[in-house]
Amino acid sequence: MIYTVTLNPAFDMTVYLDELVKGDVNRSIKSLIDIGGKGINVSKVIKSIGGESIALGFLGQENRGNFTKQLDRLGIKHDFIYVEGETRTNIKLVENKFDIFTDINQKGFGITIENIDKLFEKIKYYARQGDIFVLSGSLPEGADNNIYFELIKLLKNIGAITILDADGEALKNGLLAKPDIVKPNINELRMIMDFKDDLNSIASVGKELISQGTEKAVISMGGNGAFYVTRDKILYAYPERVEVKSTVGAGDAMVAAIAFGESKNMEDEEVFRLAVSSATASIIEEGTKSPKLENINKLMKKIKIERWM
Ligand SMILES: Nc1ncnc2c1ncn2[C@@H]1O[C@H](COP(=O)(O)OP(=O)(O)O)[C@@H](O)[C@H]1O
Ligand SMILES: O=P(O)(O)OC[C@H]1O[C@](O)(COP(=O)(O)O)[C@@H](O)[C@@H]1O
Repeated sequence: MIYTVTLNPAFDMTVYLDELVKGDVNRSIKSLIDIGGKGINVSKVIKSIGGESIALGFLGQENRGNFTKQLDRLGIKHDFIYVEGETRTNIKLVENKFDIFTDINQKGFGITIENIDKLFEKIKYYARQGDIFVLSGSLPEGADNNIYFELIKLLKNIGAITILDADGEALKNGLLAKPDIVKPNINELRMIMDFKDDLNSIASVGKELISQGTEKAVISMGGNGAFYVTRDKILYAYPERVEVKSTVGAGDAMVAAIAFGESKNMEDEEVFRLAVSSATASIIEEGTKSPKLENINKLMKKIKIERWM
């Protein structure tokens, strides 16, 4: 089974404007709200590509009904720990005039030691050898920067496969526990490592991640494509030019496809093609909507992947 663990989920409010004028009253053209947060999006996309997952993590007690109603509507199984306060709302601004995408992610609820203990208990209860656990997103206040490190250690001992998508100290510390797969975007990578801007330097950083003990590293670079790095090869995917409606959730769509591909024992190149196709199909949808399977399938035939090394 695939499990997603989201410690800090969110409602994503996407607001479409012509242009944001700072310090003035701005009126939106339209806005929409989707359930989001990294692991939640992963569960949504797994569902779209025909897989099953169980979403775990924390949800705010105060607005839990709105959130779980959406999960149920999408047919996503879930078993959250409800904590005091409400699940945050993140603002995603899209300025149509310039194609500028701006995210304002809030801090969200705080959690207690008891909440964290419950999470570890729940994960111990579910985890079996061969299960896939996706650990992703920012940490709520009260969670130690070592939490992904601890969870990866626990899951590896059980024999589960771990996929990490985090940033800052949580990513840096999490990597020390040697997750099986890591999916940083270029900005997340820059927070923890020094490297030049050219593709060869970025590919070398991928190799460095592998030499530190991670089995596979997928480095996403937004409109510049992505690298897929393993012990014996580096693949590069060219970006596909599409009409971008919202970039939110592109990385999560990639992680979803990677988890799905691992669960089906797909070959590296096939997983990577599915990952890039899913990410590209997600940016042509508005808000934090999942990609459509028919678009993923069309893109699978178009995405250009080459062996870099
Ligand atoms: N503007 C874009 N044009 C084409 N492809 C894109 C664009 N933005 C994202 N993608 C695709 O989605 C993948 C993930 O996007 P990225 O922005 O790097 O992830 P994240 O959401 O984690 O920041 C990229 O590697 C690329 O394949
Ligand atoms: O937990 P964080 O780092 O604040 O990120 C949460 C945000 O990231 C998202 O999961 C999107 O992530 P990606 O664009 O990296 O795929 C949004 O749904 C959510 O608002």
